[in-house]
Amino acid sequence: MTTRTSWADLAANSAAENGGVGYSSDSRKVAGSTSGGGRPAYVPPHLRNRPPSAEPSAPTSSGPASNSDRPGQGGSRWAAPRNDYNNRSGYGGSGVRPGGWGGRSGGWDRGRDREVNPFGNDDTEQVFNEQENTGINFDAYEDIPVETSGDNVPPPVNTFAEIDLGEALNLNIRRCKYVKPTPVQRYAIPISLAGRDLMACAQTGSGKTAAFCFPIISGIMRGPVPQKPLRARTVFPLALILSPTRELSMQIHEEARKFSYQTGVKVVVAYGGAPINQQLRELERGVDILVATPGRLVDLLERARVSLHMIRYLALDEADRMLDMGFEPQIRKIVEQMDMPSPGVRQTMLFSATFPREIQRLASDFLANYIFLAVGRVGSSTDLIAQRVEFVQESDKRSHLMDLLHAQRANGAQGKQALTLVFVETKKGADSLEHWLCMNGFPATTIHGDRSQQEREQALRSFKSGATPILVATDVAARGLDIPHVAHVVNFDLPNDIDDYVHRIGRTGRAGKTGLATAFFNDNNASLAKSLADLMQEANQEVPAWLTRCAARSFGGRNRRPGGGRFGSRDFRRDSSFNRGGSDYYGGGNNAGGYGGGYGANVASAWD
Ligand SMILES: Nc1ncnc2c1ncn2[C@@H]1O[C@H](COP(=O)(O)OP(=O)(O)OP(=O)(O)O)[C@@H](O)[C@H]1O
Repeated sequence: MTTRTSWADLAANSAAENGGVGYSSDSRKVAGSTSGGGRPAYVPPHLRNRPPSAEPSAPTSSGPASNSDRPGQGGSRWAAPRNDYNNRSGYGGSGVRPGGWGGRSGGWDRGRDREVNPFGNDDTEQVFNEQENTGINFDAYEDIPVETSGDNVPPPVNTFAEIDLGEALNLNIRRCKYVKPTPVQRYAIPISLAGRDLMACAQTGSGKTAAFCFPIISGIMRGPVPQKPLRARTVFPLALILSPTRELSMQIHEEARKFSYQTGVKVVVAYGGAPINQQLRELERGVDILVATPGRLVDLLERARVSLHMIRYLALDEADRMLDMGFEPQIRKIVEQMDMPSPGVRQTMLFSATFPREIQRLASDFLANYIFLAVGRVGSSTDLIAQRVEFVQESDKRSHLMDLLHAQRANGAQGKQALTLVFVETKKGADSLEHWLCMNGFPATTIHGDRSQQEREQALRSFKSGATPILVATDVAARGLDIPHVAHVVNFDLPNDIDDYVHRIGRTGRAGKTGLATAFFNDNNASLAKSLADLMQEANQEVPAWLTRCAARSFGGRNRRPGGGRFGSRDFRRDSSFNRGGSDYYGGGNNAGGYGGGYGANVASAWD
């Protein structure tokens, strides 16, 4: 099925999003129940929203949940159409989620473990004038193409009201000021609520986090009651969200906490570089959704402090990165060699803005009868980002950057007060550029893999708040990070891979806002010329004549885009070679090409 949709209603628009919708007096009616007393024990979500008088003695994390205390099921709003999870999981036997969540007070306030309001004041808003960040250009999205493929694809929705996510979650959506679902949310949420596995590709900044969080939270709220095995000190999350970097895991955790506020669903994060004992203590207090980086999770699994036996939902954010050569062994270990239920028993969701065909093929091992969703062309950049490429020799890069920053200081970036994110290739290069910028009167900080986690987090905070409005970063900051006021991304050193470029520039131009991306290009980047020119052309950007000429000479680099760059079928199952391999997913090939050519482009070095 191929349909066309538009961001116009997302556009309907930021003015509406930023005005009028926030906390209503109604929203305060849903207050978490509190109880005094001592140290809280883990209470599974199905028991958390019960009125205090009806509250059973809480089971421990290692004890089985009691089914006998479930509130009545009659008249539940959840008695309405359910996803097919019960049909596939075999969990919980008699367990049907209690009804009436919507009317109950939510939260998991238990003595010392009171749920903190995650919608606390964000001091960055005091530093930045909101107006500075509202350069909206939704016209660019009117014709964004959407493609779905797979069996029996559930129809998309146009509004959040059409999806029965539950009152507590709906309230949080309003608190987040989300007026309408973005295109990826319109399609992905109904697909996931229907219990289907999903491989979803949508442009950077288009709301993928909520697209996988909402169905998970809603599914846990209404899913079968978990019957957790007895195993001392081992916790049994119901959902696992994996992401490639610590900062991204922290961000997903923060988002998921907002979405699940007072729903009774508890989200915990575990990532490397931070003391494990603190994370263990947090886990022991109970976890429904575990957000983690792969390395730390493997550690927790090997210590038998986490079991994946009860996992119902597995989401991989930046899924192509998670399955590339660096991470694949760890991901396979987690997903295939521990005690996680197999595909078809658990529900699996893979999300990214880029999804190379060979990674799709790998990823399909983790999925069962999945739906493929592409919003915009797979791996495309959004038109909201104005892309500029400038030819700059290595030796001139610093002075060129200085010129840009001076101009920006004088005029703002596109008339805005700007946070500027500068990508460089190496950690040493990042430190050295940061030092040089500071020496030259431009407050900067840096984030890269050689800094301690504390330093990384401090750098990000300082950047977000505007205290140091320039962040020099390696690829560790390329994916997923949602920093609201980044107006300019500078590729001081271009990456070798066009998909990395797509993710890097995607740190600006998010959620319907405009942004600017400038790349310094020279002979060293020749292998990127063709794919960069194609990508820019496709995003309606002006491609410099010298880059077009270079691209014409550089045929065959590894970054050649499959299929010549037009939107079309991008589900690898449509690839004829896949079908030759014995699959009967699709009869006949709609082969959009392949990653052709070897590494290294054959280009002349003159850039006339
Ligand atoms: N329905 C919505 N209405 C308004 N804003 C939204 C909506 N959904 C998400 N957002 C906002 O859009 C921004 C980008 O969302 P998110 O970080 O999930 O993007 P993404 O698609 O995961 O991007 P990336 O590919 O870079 O990881 C966030 O600030 C988020 O709060």
